[in-house]
Amino acid sequence: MFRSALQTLENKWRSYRHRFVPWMLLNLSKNEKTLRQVTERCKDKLVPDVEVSESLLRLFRLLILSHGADHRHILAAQTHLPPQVTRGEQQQGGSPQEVMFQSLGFSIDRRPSSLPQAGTGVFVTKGFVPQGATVAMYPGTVYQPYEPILLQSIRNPFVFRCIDGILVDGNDRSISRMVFRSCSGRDRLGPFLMSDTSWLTDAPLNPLAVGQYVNNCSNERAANVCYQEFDVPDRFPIELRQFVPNVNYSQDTQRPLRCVVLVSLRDITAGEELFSNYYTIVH
Ligand SMILES: C[S@@+](CC[C@H](N)C(=O)[O-])C[C@H]1O[C@@H](n2cnc3c(N)ncnc32)[C@H](O)[C@@H]1O
Repeated sequence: MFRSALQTLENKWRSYRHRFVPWMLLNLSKNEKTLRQVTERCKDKLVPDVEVSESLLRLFRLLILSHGADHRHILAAQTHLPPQVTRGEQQQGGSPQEVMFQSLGFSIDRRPSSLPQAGTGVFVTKGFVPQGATVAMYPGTVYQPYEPILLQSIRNPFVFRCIDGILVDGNDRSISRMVFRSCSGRDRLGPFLMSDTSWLTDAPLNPLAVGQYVNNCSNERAANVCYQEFDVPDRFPIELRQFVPNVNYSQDTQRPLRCVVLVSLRDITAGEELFSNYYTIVH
């Protein structure tokens, strides 16, 4: 009886066509004047998956090289980087933000939002973001439409909904945090971590993994990024998966891992805050 009531409630959520579950919409509904609808999955691609993949690979390769000699031999053996690239990048090191700037030409970080009472936001802190760049990732546990998330979603404004009903819980606190850490530990393959748990801290190893803190646009502050769904391809190098800030709630090797990235809608300069549209796609 109780289970069927829960299931009915969950099904009701999933019938909404918004990016976040209703808890968040209740918070924002006072300000929001334009509700737009996500209709077709094919419209959710501003840039091809291959470009997203290339950006992630470029950053992750540099991150692994900057993390120390332990990883470099694995990288050299498995990703066949040209020796001169490997030699050059070994000397770079630096903080994840610095590595991001070197590989993508910009860096981002969390700061108090420029909007009053909007808490934390995400800013471009250095460099220049061209239109169509992969600017951030939405970290979190990935739930298939039939998997239970009711408890995790209560008073949780970080549950993002994909067009096909898959949910990503990007909350870095309480039960959501425990679930992510548990699933990440479960999926470890010998020496290889299959996901990154450092987004749960103040200093993520993958500096892109702060997309859950991007605030909603308004009439005054237009969206400059949009969400784009990206399934991690099978051929994605195993040693680079340690930087992927997502994990499946259930262990299922048949299913590609869903990631959500944020892509720039226009050129963005240093100092600007990122704003997305919580309600639908904006291209
Ligand atoms: C996914 S979180 C974004 C991160 C949030 N700013 C924080 O510090 O945790 C969504 C919450 O941020 C706040 N928020 C997002 N956009 C906002 C806006 N344009 N104006 C006011 N609050 C906003 C709302 O409280 C919303 O529930």
